[in-house]
Amino acid sequence: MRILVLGAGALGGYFGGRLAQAGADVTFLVRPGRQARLAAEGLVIDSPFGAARLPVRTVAAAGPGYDLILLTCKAYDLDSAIAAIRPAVGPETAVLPVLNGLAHIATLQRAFGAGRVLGGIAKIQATLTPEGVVRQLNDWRWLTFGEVDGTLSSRVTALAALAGPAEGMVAEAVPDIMRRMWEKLVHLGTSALGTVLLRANTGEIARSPGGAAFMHRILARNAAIAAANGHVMRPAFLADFETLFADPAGGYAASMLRDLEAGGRIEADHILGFLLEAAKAAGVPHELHEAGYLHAKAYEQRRDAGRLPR
Ligand SMILES: NC(=O)C1=CN([C@@H]2O[C@H](COP(=O)(O)OP(=O)(O)OC[C@H]3O[C@@H](n4cnc5c(N)ncnc54)[C@H](OP(=O)(O)O)[C@@H]3O)[C@@H](O)[C@H]2O)C=CC1
Ligand SMILES: CC(C)(CO)C(=O)C(=O)O
Repeated sequence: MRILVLGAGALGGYFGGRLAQAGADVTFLVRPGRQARLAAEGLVIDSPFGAARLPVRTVAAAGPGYDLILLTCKAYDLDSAIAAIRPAVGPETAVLPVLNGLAHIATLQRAFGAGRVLGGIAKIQATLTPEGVVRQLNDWRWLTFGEVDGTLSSRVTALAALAGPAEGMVAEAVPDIMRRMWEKLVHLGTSALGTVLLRANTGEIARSPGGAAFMHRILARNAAIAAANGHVMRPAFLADFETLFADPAGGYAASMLRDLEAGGRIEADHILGFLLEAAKAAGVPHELHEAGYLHAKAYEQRRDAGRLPR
């Protein structure tokens, strides 16, 4: 299976690197800055599952001949990523996005045809450091994917089998990826809305007066949005996250908070804007979503104007 990984940031670098390390045929489609660094230093991974410095194959422009494209850009780069991978998408090519959120699935289906687009989620906490190191922050290492129509096709089971021997990642092909993507959106949407709005991790929030109840209110509202879209959250899933958000010793934060604190771009529209509109459409009380989205958009204004604190 020839795999093209768009992006060698946190997720592309981590999962692509682990697949390459396991012997898979992996090429990274990257922009010139990242390409130069990868050529000079290799792909550097720092992880609880073992550090690595791997020589990797990169291209700055894609050509045909790939079976799978692992799409690992941020949502605000989706249009440029679609243009970049277009020459690599042939009749039999599958596109597997690992972006958070949901709206990109329809965008990719419009660009490449519904049959070429898989659903995917990554449960991992990772970041690309300013030094170009792909750093995995805890032991989360799951890449889960499947056909949007719920069939368990040979292409998704083949990818799971290929990734089987890879150290530090668990790849699973599933028949219910859209339900899981909603579940992930409830998880991430709660983490991102809470930790970005309050600019603190879950432990700091839980140790503050009313903090756990505040997070639980967001969780319940996001679950109500998912239910209105046909995806009722499992009680065990909600119980796990209620525990996580109430843990005073927790140190958990969404990648959106890390990006914001680093002064970077954030996926405000793709995650928080999407949930706000979905809350309105579902008739779910949305004042917390409104405040979170507004907070993120005001941050973007300040960032664009160069007025972030140094
Ligand atoms: N980080 C995490 O812990 C998690 C992230 N996610 C989700 O995964 C997605 C990716 O996040 P993450 O890996 O953190 O993001 P990063 O910013 O670390 O990596 C994205 C990479 O995509 C590259 N890229 C973007 N557009 C193009 C293009 N047109 N051509 C080539 N390369 C391109 C960027 O390259 P360049 O360096 O040139 O800008 C960048 O290195 C997001 O939707 C995020 O929400 C999901 C679970 C956990
Ligand atoms: C919620 C979490 C941590 C799960 O991987 C995530 O997707 C993110 O922070 O972007």
